[in-house]
Amino acid sequence: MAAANSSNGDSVKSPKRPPPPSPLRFSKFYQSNMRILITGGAGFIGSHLVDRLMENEKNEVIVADNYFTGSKDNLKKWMGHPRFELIRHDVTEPLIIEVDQIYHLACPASPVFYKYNPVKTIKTNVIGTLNMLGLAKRVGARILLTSTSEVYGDPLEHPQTETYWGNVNPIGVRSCYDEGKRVAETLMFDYHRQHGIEIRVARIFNTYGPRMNIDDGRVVSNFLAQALRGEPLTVQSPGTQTRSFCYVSDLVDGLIRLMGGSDTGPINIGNPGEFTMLELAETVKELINPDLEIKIVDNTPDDPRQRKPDITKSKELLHWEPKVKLRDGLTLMEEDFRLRLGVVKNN
Ligand SMILES: NC(=O)c1ccc[n+]([C@@H]2O[C@H](COP(=O)([O-])OP(=O)(O)OC[C@H]3O[C@@H](n4cnc5c(N)ncnc54)[C@H](O)[C@@H]3O)[C@@H](O)[C@H]2O)c1
Ligand SMILES: O=c1ccn([C@@H]2O[C@H](COP(=O)(O)OP(=O)(O)O[C@H]3OC[C@@H](O)[C@H](O)[C@H]3O)[C@@H](O)[C@H]2O)c(=O)[nH]1
Repeated sequence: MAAANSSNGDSVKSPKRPPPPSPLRFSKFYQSNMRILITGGAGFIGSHLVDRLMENEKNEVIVADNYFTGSKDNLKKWMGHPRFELIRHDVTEPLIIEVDQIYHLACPASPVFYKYNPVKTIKTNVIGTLNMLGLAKRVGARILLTSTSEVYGDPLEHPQTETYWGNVNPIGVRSCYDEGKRVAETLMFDYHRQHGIEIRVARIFNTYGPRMNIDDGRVVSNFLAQALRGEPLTVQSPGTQTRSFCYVSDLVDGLIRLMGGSDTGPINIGNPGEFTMLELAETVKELINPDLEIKIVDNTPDDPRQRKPDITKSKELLHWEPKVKLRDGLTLMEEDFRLRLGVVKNN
């Protein structure tokens, strides 16, 4: 074995060389330029992001998820793929791993689920984001946070621009999520200013599409599942509250552009098409079954009365705008829900 000189001039044995890597390392799958971590990658948006990132043969994708609202089923097509890895991990615990980019999505997103265990939700947002920022700092990775339009609370400015500071109840039942995301944004910018971490912050507006949990509790999945089961569509009162719905493929495209671009954000990613919940129910009825009943039910506290993104910034900086119209997106989602619910379409 070759000898080397130590700093004091003594001759020392050089350490044993590591064994050569497996020949597979030189197959096209292993020549990754980018190793990407997706926290929450077993969830609805995360699994679509995995699909898109895996299309690039230069990417290696690692998902860390605790399966609270996500499922291995969403990732089954990638199981065993040499460029893909799935780790059962809770982001409230530190993660030691070497990666180039982090898409930090881990957090329940449906109000039903985030309110189920609010303390866990805020821990996920605060401690989880701190842990992922610590990881980004240790390995020099760029990190993207999926923040939310909920940081604008019940907005008094309409449509919402990124400069609007919001109208959020700090002690309400939604606060674990919206205040949690606001702290997560603060942490991102403090790590950026104090430690020079490369950050990207996306403020995502209501997103829908295939693979949403059937009983997720969010309005689009609720209405579709109810319509296919022949049940009344439950519009929470008054029904005149508005949302703007973005199809998941558009959203994922926006996230990848944001990660690849040079702007830190925060940047709104959403579809400016705005609908009342009654209009959404009527659209679902028309598409699936015009005989369905619409039932007005009680709402939950602090439900935002209006929401619509101003996407001037994403158009200018990311050259991004959504392409899929609500009716087309609902039809694509209907196919997936029919398959999963086992409800055949009668022509
Ligand atoms: N879908 C939307 O309309 C929307 C809008 C705004 C923001 N977002 C954000 O996008 C992200 C993804 O949302 P989604 O709609 O895919 O929701 P989702 O519930 O389908 O996915 C969230 C994923 O995070 C995982 N997770 C939750 N807590 C975790 C923890 N402590 N450790 C590890 N994994 C954990 C879940 O198991 C799940 O796989 C969330 O951060 C959400 O706040 C979503
Ligand atoms: O069955 C239902 C469910 C919900 N709704 C209404 O539909 C609207 C949207 O509710 P959702 O539960 O889908 O989602 P919200 O807009 O309240 O929150 C969402 O906002 C953006 C993201 O961060 C999250 O995915 C989620 O918190 C609300 O006004 C709600 O009252 C119904 O009318 N009927």
